[in-house]
Amino acid sequence: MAATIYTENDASLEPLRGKTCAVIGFGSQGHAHALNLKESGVNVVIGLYPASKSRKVAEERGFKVLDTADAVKEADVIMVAVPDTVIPKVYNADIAPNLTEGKTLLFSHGFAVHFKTITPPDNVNVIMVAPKGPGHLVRRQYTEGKGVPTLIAIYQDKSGNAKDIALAWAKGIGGTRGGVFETSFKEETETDLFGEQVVLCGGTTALVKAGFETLVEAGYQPEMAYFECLHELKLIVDLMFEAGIAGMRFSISETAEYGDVTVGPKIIDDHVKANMKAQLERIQKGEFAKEWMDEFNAGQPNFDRLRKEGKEHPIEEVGGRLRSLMSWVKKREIGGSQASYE
Ligand SMILES: NC(=O)C1=CN([C@@H]2O[C@H](COP(=O)(O)OP(=O)(O)OC[C@H]3O[C@@H](n4cnc5c(N)ncnc54)[C@H](OP(=O)(O)O)[C@@H]3O)[C@@H](O)[C@H]2O)C=CC1
Ligand SMILES: CC(=O)[C@](C)(O)C(=O)O
Repeated sequence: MAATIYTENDASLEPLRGKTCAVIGFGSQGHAHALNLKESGVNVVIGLYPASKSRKVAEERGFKVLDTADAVKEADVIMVAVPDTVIPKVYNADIAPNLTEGKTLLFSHGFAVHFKTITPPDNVNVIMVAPKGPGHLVRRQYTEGKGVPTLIAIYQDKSGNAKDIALAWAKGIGGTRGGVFETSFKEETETDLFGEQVVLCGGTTALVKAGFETLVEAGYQPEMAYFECLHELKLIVDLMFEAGIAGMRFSISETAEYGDVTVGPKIIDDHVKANMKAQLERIQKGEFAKEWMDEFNAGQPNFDRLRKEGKEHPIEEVGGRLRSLMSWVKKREIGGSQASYE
């Protein structure tokens, strides 16, 4: 049976009227939810730790910024928008002690609740409002009158209207413009981790870099490799975004389409599919979550090394140089403490 899609007329901001909504963290997701809700007429305060680099940014955007514990005390709905690895520390120190009956705890990813790095009390609502997109685009699309499709999930409904609160928040961030789907913390967490590791970020960047390296190692100009393997990828994906795979294939040449349908399955073959299934199992068993929390708690030495190697990949130099020539490439909006991307 097709999932129910909630759109603008299926949700009301009423459950948030007269309420105080605290967004803990002002980064990629936090800044987007806070700004969008505020512009939707919702009363939003920001919770941050005293030394946070995000304080200044949030205050410059017109928000009342409180220490996290004070924001939780003041709020009716509390969005936890700090990194998943930091949630246990922030939750135990600043959130849990101030979570009184009747409040609502809101997440934009189910990692902490699903893998039980925190255990919410049974006297509050626990819900999820998870846009299926990066925070900066959740913000950008809202400002353009559009909205990123958004998932909602109800882990605990103490008040009896937890779903209405989730739908109101989704409406406030523009999610009902793109369509809101109800899921579970388990389904959102496992599919999101799978998607970002195997298809979207991990899989795609590995494919792009492998293609770039293959062309450059064969003696082609790096600029050609960049345009072919990265820049044009957006244009192809835009077509799929707008009209599906068939729609994209309608637009490309028959030569390209023949190459697509004959060569694609040889690149992403059964061996790759088996790797995908193995990674999904690791996620489902909690092995990835344990690895990530252990890495973070050890000071993230491997993560930092791999991040550095990624930034030093030749595709980044070529891409930065070429993007600077393209006036229409948007500078990423500064959200929270995040540094400029270019
Ligand atoms: N990035 C995305 O697009 C998406 C993220 N999510 C989820 O959203 C949540 C937040 O992730 P994301 O927005 O990427 O995080 P970011 O890293 O972009 O931002 C984290 C924010 O939390 C603040 N922060 C860090 N430590 C504390 C603390 N101890 N107390 C209060 N604030 C703190 C940071 O401040 P400072 O920088 O000053 O330290 C920063 O403002 C996660 O659960 C993530 O899985 C879900 C969907 C997409
Ligand atoms: C944007 C998004 O939803 C991701 C890729 O899953 C994330 O940043 O966590």
